[in-house]
Amino acid sequence: MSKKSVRDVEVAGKRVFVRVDFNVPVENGQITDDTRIRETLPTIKYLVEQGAKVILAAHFGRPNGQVVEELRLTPVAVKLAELLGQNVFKADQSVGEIVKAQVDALENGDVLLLENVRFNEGEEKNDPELAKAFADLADLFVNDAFGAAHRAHASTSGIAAYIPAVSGLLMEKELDVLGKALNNPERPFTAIVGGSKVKDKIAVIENLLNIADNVLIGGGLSYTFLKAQGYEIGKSLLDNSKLDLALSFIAKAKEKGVNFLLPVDIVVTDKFSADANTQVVDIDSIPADWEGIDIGPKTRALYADVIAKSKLVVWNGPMGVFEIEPFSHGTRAVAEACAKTEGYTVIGGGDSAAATEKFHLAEQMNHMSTGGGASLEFMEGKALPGVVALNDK
Ligand SMILES: Nc1ncnc2c1ncn2[C@@H]1O[C@H](COP(=O)(O)OP(=O)(O)O)[C@@H](O)[C@H]1O
Ligand SMILES: O=C(OP(=O)(O)O)[C@H](O)COP(=O)(O)O
Repeated sequence: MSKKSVRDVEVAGKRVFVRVDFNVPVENGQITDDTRIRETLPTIKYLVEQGAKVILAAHFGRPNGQVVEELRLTPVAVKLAELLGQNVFKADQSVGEIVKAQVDALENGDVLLLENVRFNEGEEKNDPELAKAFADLADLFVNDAFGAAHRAHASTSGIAAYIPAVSGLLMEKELDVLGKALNNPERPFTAIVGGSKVKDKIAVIENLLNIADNVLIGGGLSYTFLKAQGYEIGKSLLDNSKLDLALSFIAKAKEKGVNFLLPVDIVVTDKFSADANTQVVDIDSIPADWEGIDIGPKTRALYADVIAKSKLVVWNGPMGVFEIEPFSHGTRAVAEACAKTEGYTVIGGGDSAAATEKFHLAEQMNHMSTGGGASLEFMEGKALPGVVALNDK
């Protein structure tokens, strides 16, 4: 069922509690990637232009209900003010009398950023009292935090029990793009799954077999599938508990007529560093003491060809250890093929997005999702608590 959007309600003069995902990477106090902040600007600007009083709430890291000085949102407030081109007030807490007074002092069109909501013990527990305290600050709840929509927390879900709750423009865009991709896909639809989180991604692959025409497997995931088929995989990443499941997926793909591709050759290494010895081997010749670290050139060409012929490509998880240059060629080849294809490309997952940025190809993708875990859970077909909580249209 579709959810009400911020465009469907009156916001002028209202106090609007906007949950955003400002969980950005920071090194030495500097924000190294401000994508998540930039992506919320349309919602914030819309509310400012409509004359709402904008109260922004966000989490940052995992402080576990304690105040952690390094996890304050102060650098985010500075960056947001710069990107927004207007003053951003910053609160040192996210609930309480001082915050109430700061909210009362807001004029129409003002923006106030609350402190890290996870400094409160009740946030991750979805404590109703905390949710009510957030709700008491505002007349309307707008959830624009797609990246945290898979969390049932006080500021993402609980608050919606007390005041009208609608989606923000980024949330709407993410759900629209990912929803279209999965519910009514343009074909051929190719899903590419890589990375190292075998347990997390196995469930996604199962759902993808129901909807995709081609499923391309790469990265650390591949070896559990190769081992299940009887290949020796040396010291490569393996989840022994998923061998039967991996085999059942190969059988399911055959039954459903899905083109399920695994690497045919791989780059192996004798150690996990840039100065390691490497060689390219076919999958039936992986040396016992070596580790598979990237897809090989034949696989790159095979995958690039499938991607070139696709109308829709959804990619989640790198093809190899792209952080180390000699092992980055497979991930680069897939990113380049996605950049080149005329099909619609959706990149989800923190590391695939980081790789795409690193290769300077992000601009050439159609949609870079702000959600890692959230886009995965969405693709698994799971309901996202931060969305479920919103009012129906
Ligand atoms: N063959 C491999 N062996 C070990 N690790 C791998 C391999 N291929 C990719 N990786 C690692 O997987 C990590 C990303 O995995 P994951 O978190 O599942 O992806 P994402 O964040 O895109 O969802 C990267 O840090 C990458 O180095
Ligand atoms: O960065 C996030 O998740 P992601 O790395 O899966 O995209 C979100 O902000 C959620 O954070 P959390 O995983 O600490 O709940």
